[in-house]
This record gives sequence, structure tokens and C-alpha cells, in this order.
Amino acid sequence: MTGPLILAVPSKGRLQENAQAFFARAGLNFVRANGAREYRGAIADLPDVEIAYLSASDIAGQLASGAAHLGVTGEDLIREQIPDAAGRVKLLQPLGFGYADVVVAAPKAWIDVRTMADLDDVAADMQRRHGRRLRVATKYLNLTRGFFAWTEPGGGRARTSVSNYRIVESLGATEGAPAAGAADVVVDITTTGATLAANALKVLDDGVILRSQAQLVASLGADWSVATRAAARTILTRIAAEVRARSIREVRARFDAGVERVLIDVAARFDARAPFGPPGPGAPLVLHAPKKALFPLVEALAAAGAGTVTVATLEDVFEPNPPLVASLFDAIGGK
Ligand SMILES: Nc1ncnc2c1ncn2[C@@H]1O[C@H](COP(=O)(O)OP(=O)(O)OP(=O)(O)O)[C@@H](O)[C@H]1O
Ligand SMILES: O=P(O)(O)OC[C@H]1O[C@H](OP(=O)(O)OP(=O)(O)O)[C@H](O)[C@@H]1O
Ligand SMILES: [Mg+2]
Repeated sequence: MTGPLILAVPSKGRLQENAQAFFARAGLNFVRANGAREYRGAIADLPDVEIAYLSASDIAGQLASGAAHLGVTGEDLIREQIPDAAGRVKLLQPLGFGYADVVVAAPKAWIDVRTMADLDDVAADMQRRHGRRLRVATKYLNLTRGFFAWTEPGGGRARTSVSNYRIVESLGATEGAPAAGAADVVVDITTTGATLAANALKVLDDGVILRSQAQLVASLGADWSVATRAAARTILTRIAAEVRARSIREVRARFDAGVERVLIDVAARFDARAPFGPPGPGAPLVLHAPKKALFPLVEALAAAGAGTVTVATLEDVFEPNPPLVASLFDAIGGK
């Protein structure tokens, strides 16, 4: 007997609501028989899937170990907790929420310290004059070590490192550590910058370690049985259809003549495609166009002789072999 596909989703915190809404938009509705405190659940019409509600941090661990097949969590947690991430997980899809930068921040009062190279000078100085190492408060131990060992000061080409530092592990309220005298600088996530500002800290110019957002992640080491592969295909097909629909608009316009030339032109200039091919006589041309090039496209259609042009939002766009599905099966092998 093989088990169900385990889909790990955040049970609390900043990612929880957005993750739930993301799956719901793709027609994947979570059901929990015993209310919000139950940490196992299901998807309405998918019997081979079990939802595991976990903290964002635990999700990274479960994906790494193969205990979960698919999951939603922050890229910061993946990079921090899974040193050999490429061999264990595959980031399938950035989700457009949970944006946070992992940054190196120093007290604003250190006016001469703007870059990692400046920080290295401070660290060397501390060592020389006071015989102690620069203290860095963080919960991102691995990201910090990696970045401090290998950084590009001032965005230049030369690589230097910050040595003479030690990490003071922090489990929360990290930005308070310098004022409390527990550390000199911090490495933490920031979104609005409000917490850094409130604690009189500034991000170093070249101190952004990672720009993170929530990701849909697949585990490479999970038990990918025939049944779990089929369930994953269903889930990813629905997600791909929703993601594709959200990124485009449907544009309709009718041309009395020359529609083939219009098609070639709008494909080249606006990446607009005709998913159903050229229209028959008298029928409107149907285009799928990236949202960002919409109005220039409408103007070009009008200039090419279209009369009325309509623009519509689509719910789902199911395409054969969506890249999202292909990227999972490329990563886990087989079909
Ligand atoms: N402003 C933000 N602050 C913190 N995390 C954010 C923010 N924006 C997005 N995230 C993402 O959400 C993830 C989980 O953060 P969250 O605060 O929900 O949980 P946590 O800090 O790990 O645990 P706790 O619930 O104990 O605070 C982060 O690792 C990050 O990927
Ligand atoms: O740049 P900002 O928008 O101010 O957000 C950043 C803050 O949010 C997070 O803390 P959280 O509220 O999750 O508390 P935690 O430290 O307990 O995780 C993070 O650790 C920062 O402290
Ligand atoms: Mg938090």
C-alpha cells in the first residue's frame, strides 16, 4: 500500500491566509473535519491528497526529508535549512506573496559603515583593539555564514569576506539585540523596514543576502508512487491554469482583412498568442496577451483596423503540458 500525497501548508503566521487563498483560487478547497485546530486535512475532491498544517519552518524540514511531497513556504527558510537544496527540493513556482528580504543591518549611528567591506574593517578593529569579535544576532545561521564568507562589496567584482565575527543565535525580536547590548549587528528579514527603523538600524548597501517570497516547493526525496504522481499532476495542472489565467488577458477583435499579418505582428511585439489559431471568416480574433502589454496591444489592434476591442479576465487557462507540471516531472524523473 502506498500513502497519499502530503501537501504541507502553513498553519499559522504570515503565509497561512495567502497560501489557503492561493489554492482556493486554483479550485483546490481545503476541508478540515474538526476545525482550524486540526492539523491534518484534505482537498474537497482529491482523495489521494492529505494536507499537513505545519509552521513555515517545519515545512522546509519536511520537504527536505521527504515527509511531504509538496509544500508552501518561504524561500528564506528553504535556503537556510537545506544546505544542499538543489539535490533535495525543487522550487516550482514563486507565489507572489510573503515577500521579505534577508538583510545585514547595522546601527544607524555607525555613520561610517555603509558596506560589507566597512563592516569587515569594524570587525578587524574590534579584534585588534578590544580582543573581541563582532557579534551578529540572527536565526539565519547558514545564510549568514555563507554570505559573510563570500560577499561582493559595493556591488564590485572583487570578493572579500567578513572574518572576526561570531553569531549570537536569536529566536525572535532579533532587531532588539544591538540596543540590548547582546549583539553589534543583525541578520534578519525585512518587508516594510518598519522594525529596522524602529530599532535605529539600517541595511548595508550591499547587505541584501536574499530576496525571498513564498514558493511552491516539491520534495525530491518523497515517495513518488504512481498515485502520488497522479495527484501531483492534478494539483499542478489546476495551479498552472490559474496562474496562467492571472498573468494574461483575453483580447478579442475582428478584422475584415489581413488578420495573419496582425497575428505575426502582435506575437512579435506584445507576445500575444492566438490559442485557437486564426479566426474563420467573419469571426473575431481571440488573443491571450500578457497583462503588462495590454494597452499598447489594444492600440496596435485599433491601428491595424480593428473595430471594437474587448478585454476579459479568464478564470483558468488549461494548456497541454504546462511548464509547471513538466518542471516537477523533470525534477523527480519519470512521468
Ligand atoms: N514581514 C515578514 N516578516 C516575517 N516573515 C515574513 C514577512 N513577510 C514574509 N515572511 C515569510 O513568512 C515566513 C514565516 O514567518 P512567520 O513570521 O509567519 O513565522 P516565523 O517567524 O517562522 O514563526 P513565528 O510564528 O514564531 O513568528 C518567513 O520565513 C518569510 O518567508
Ligand atoms: O520589515 P517589517 O515589515 O517591519 O517586518 C520584519 C519583521 O517581521 C518579522 O517578525 P515577526 O513579526 O514575524 O516576529 P518574529 O520575530 O517573532 O518572527 C521579522 O522577523 C522582522 O522582525
Ligand atoms: Mg515571524
